[in-house]
Amino acid sequence: MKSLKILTLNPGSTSTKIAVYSGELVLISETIKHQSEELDQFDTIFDQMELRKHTILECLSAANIEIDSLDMVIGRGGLLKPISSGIYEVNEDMLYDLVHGDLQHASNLGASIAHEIAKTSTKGIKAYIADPVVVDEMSEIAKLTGHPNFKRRSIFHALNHKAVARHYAGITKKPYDQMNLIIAHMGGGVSVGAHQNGKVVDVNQALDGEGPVSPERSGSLPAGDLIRAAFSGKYSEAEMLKMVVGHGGMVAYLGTNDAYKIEQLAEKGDESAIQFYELMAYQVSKEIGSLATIFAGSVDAIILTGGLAKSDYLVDKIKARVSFLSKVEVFPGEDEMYALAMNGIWLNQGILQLQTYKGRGEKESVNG
Ligand SMILES: Nc1ncnc2c1ncn2[C@@H]1O[C@H](COP(=O)(O)OP(=O)(O)OP(=O)(O)O)[C@@H](O)[C@H]1O
Ligand SMILES: CCCC(=O)O
Repeated sequence: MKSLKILTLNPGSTSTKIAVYSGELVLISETIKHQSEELDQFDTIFDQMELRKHTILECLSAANIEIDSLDMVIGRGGLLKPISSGIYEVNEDMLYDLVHGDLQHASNLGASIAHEIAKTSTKGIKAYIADPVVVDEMSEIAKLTGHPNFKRRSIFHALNHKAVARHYAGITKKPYDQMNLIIAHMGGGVSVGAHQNGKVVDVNQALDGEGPVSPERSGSLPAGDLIRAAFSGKYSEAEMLKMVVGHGGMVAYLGTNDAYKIEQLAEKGDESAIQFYELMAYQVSKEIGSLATIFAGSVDAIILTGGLAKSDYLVDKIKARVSFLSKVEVFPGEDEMYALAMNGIWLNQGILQLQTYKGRGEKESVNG
C-alpha cells in the first residue's frame, strides 16, 4: 500500500515548524525561527498569517514538494472551545472561533494555514488539526475553584502529553487507558497533568493561568497581590498579561527564556541561575506531588518531557524530590510533528475516528 504523504505544520510563538512525512518516514523537517522584530510589526496573531504561510510554501518549494503530491495537511490546533482528544477536520466553525476567541496564541494559525494550503490542491485534499491545546478531559471537581465565578480551564501541551503517554504505553505494553501517569511537559511553558485511565483529569492551565514557573511564564501568582498590581495604575492590561506570559518566569528573573544558557551559568556557580533552577525544580515537583493525591498515591510512572527534560541538572533535582512516589521516566524534547503525522496515519487506518468541531460564537469569558 502506498504511504500517506502528510504535511504537518506547527506555528509557535517564536518559530514555524514544518515537516513532510511519507508514512512514518520524515522527508523534510524545518524550524524557521522568527525574530521578535519580525513579529512585532504585526498587531494580531492573524496578521502574521501571510508571512508564516509564505515561509511554509518556500520550504516546500525548496524541497521540490508539490502540494498536489500531498494526501493531507495537519496543523497544530489552537485555542478553540474545549474539545475531546483526537483528530478534527478543519471546518468553518473552527476557523471562526480561532479568530474570535478570547485568547490568542500562534497555534491559532495552524488550522487556517492548513486549510489555505489544502484548498490549493487540485486533488481536493483535506486539512485537519489534532490534539489542540484545549483538549479537555478534566474531571468536574478539578474545574471548580474556591469561588463560583471562576472555573479552571484545560489548556496544556496536549499533543505532546498524549504522544508521550501512548509511546510509554507501547514500551511497557500496558494499555494507556489502564494506567495512572503524571506527565510534566517542561518547555517555554510548563504543564503537569494527571492521566487517569487515558484521560487528563487534571492539569494546570499552562498558558496564562497557573502551575509552576517556566522559562517565559510566571505560573501561579498570589491573587490579592496580582489584583492590587492590576489596579495600582502602574501597569496597562497588556503589561500585566505580559508579566504572566511572555515576560514572566525566567525572563522576569534573568532576562532570557533560554534555559540552556542559564543552566551553563548555574554549573559555573552563578547564584541567581542556581536559585532559579532550584525554584523550577521545587515548583514542578510540588505540582507532581499534588497530582499524586488524585491517584491516592498509586502512580504507574512520572514522565518528564519537553525541551527542559534534556537538562540532567533539572531532571536530577526533580527526581530527588518525587522518586518516592513512583518510577520517573524521561523523554527529552518533544516530537509534535511526528505526533501530528501519526494522528493522520491512525485516521487513515481507522484506529482513530474523525471528530467534528462544533463551536462558533464568542467564547464565554474565562472567568466571571
Ligand atoms: N539541553 C538543554 N538543557 C537545558 N535546557 C534546554 C536544553 N535544550 C533546550 N532547553 C530549553 O528548553 C526550552 C524550550 O523547550 P521547548 O522547545 O520544549 O519549548 P517550546 O516548544 O518553545 O515551548 P512549549 O514547549 O511551551 O510549546 C528553552 O528554554 C531551552 O533553552
Ligand atoms: C499551553 C499552551 C501551549 C504552549 O505553551 O505551547
